[in-house]
Amino acid sequence: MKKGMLIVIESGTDASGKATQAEILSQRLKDEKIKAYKVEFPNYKSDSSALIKMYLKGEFGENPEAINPYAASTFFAVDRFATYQKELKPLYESGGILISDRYTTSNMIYQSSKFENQSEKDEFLEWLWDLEFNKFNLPKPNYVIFLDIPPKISIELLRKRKEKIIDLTGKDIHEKNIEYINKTYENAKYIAQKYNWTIINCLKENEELKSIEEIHEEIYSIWKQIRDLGEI
Ligand SMILES: Nc1ncnc2c1ncn2[C@@H]1O[C@H](COP(=O)(O)OP(=O)(O)O)[C@@H](O)[C@H]1O
Ligand SMILES: Cc1cn([C@H]2C[C@H](O)[C@@H](COP(=O)(O)OP(=O)(O)O)O2)c(=O)[nH]c1=O
Repeated sequence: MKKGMLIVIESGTDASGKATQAEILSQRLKDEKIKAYKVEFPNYKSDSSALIKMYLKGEFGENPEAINPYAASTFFAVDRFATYQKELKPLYESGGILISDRYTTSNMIYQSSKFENQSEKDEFLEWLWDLEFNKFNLPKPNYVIFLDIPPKISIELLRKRKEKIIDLTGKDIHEKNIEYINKTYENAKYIAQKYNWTIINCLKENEELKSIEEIHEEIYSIWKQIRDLGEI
């Protein structure tokens, strides 16, 4: 049987519409009788996210940049490994299409942004790739769709959204550090280009946010191109 496909919805800012878009796309594909499944990382519902919660709640320190990116990455990588083994493997191996809200690509963005030095950043990115895709043998994304939303807009969306970690009051350590948010967004644009991701500019010409439907139609047109390549 043909292996599945992994399409990642990614961005360099929190509260950028990833969950919304992953849900609408997977639902539309299901309506078309395609075996599509929405998945999300971190997998907060699983015990495998315990160390991620400790990290995001600030138990290792409030400043994300002071927390070792190699260590922090492993928290997220192990959560992915456990979730893949326990929940996703049968779907993927039987030809399903996983639509993933974040993935290894988030470690690439958020953890590599902690490096100032370019060669240290590149060394980290190579290490991470090897850890998650070779050593842990997680599936590599076939396509990464990058939602480009600048922080000044995503911060507004974040205000409206409920926090995802149920016992956290207020924001997580990534969300409350403006310096880290801006730096990570710039790093995300660099990573998106370096790895040739498909970038969706979520702002109109007048700098207002496009509607959920407009962004969905752009994502769906990318899906149609993928489908027409005949890989599925
Ligand atoms: N294009 C958009 N325009 C207006 N509101 C949006 C848009 N996309 C998402 N939202 C809203 O912003 C909030 C964050 O969206 P969500 O999909 O949860 O983001 P993420 O998964 O990136 O954290 C939600 O309340 C959602 O309804
Ligand atoms: C999945 C993942 C997330 N992260 C970061 C991105 C977010 O700042 C934070 C929490 O993820 P998440 O709850 O998905 O953020 P949001 O929905 O607000 O966009 O963890 C990593 O650093 N590495 C990873 O592998």
